[in-house]
Amino acid sequence: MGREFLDIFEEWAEEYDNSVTGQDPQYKEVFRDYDIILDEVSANSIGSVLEFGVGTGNLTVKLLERGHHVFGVEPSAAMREITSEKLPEADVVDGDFLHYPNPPFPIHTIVSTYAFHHLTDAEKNQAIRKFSETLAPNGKVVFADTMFETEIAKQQKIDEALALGFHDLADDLKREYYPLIGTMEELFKQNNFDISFKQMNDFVWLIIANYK
Ligand SMILES: C[S@@+](CC[C@H](N)C(=O)[O-])C[C@H]1O[C@@H](n2cnc3c(N)ncnc32)[C@H](O)[C@@H]1O
Repeated sequence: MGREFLDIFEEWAEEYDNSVTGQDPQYKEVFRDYDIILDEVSANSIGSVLEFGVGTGNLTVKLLERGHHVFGVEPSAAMREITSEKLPEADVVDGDFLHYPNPPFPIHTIVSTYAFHHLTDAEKNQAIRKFSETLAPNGKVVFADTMFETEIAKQQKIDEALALGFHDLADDLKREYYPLIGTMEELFKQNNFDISFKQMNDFVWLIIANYK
């Protein structure tokens, strides 16, 4: 499981980079400061990196530029194809948060942007447990994704989207498993991580979780 939204990405792949640069009005606020968000994730990464949901490779580029070894995992063939055209040197394989090949080197940081919400909260817990087994000692998880402080705040964003006629965005917020911050805190803590949060825009929060 966790791959139930793949068809969306097979179709979105060609246009994806236009969305992240703000050309799709429905997703403009979700991707506000996209570049800064990806910079922040890569600036907080240490050592060799395992990246999930690579998409079109925009975070991968930044990690490689900083000299990290990166092992990328991406379930969409269309997305992998775009990344391999952009970054022929990148090592990106088929897989997802729950099923992925053993990385070819020890992993010090696990990163992901705009992808963890494809898992249900129970699957997130399973994935986090697996991260703790995959990480080298003193490893960390650095994620950025949409999440909400309360159910009311989430419903407000759905209502705002509907009022603006942004039906794709409203459907997306209702369909996928955007978590509450308190749930993320609990899931990481119960798997032995110290966790901190930083708000990056109206939707996206940065998570830094250090394995104890
Ligand atoms: C919104 S895109 C984000 C791409 C890129 N990380 C970025 O920040 O631009 C979400 C990505 O997650 C991938 N994805 C979907 N389900 C996934 C899963 N269960 N495990 C890992 N990646 C998944 C999609 O194929 C897609 O490439």
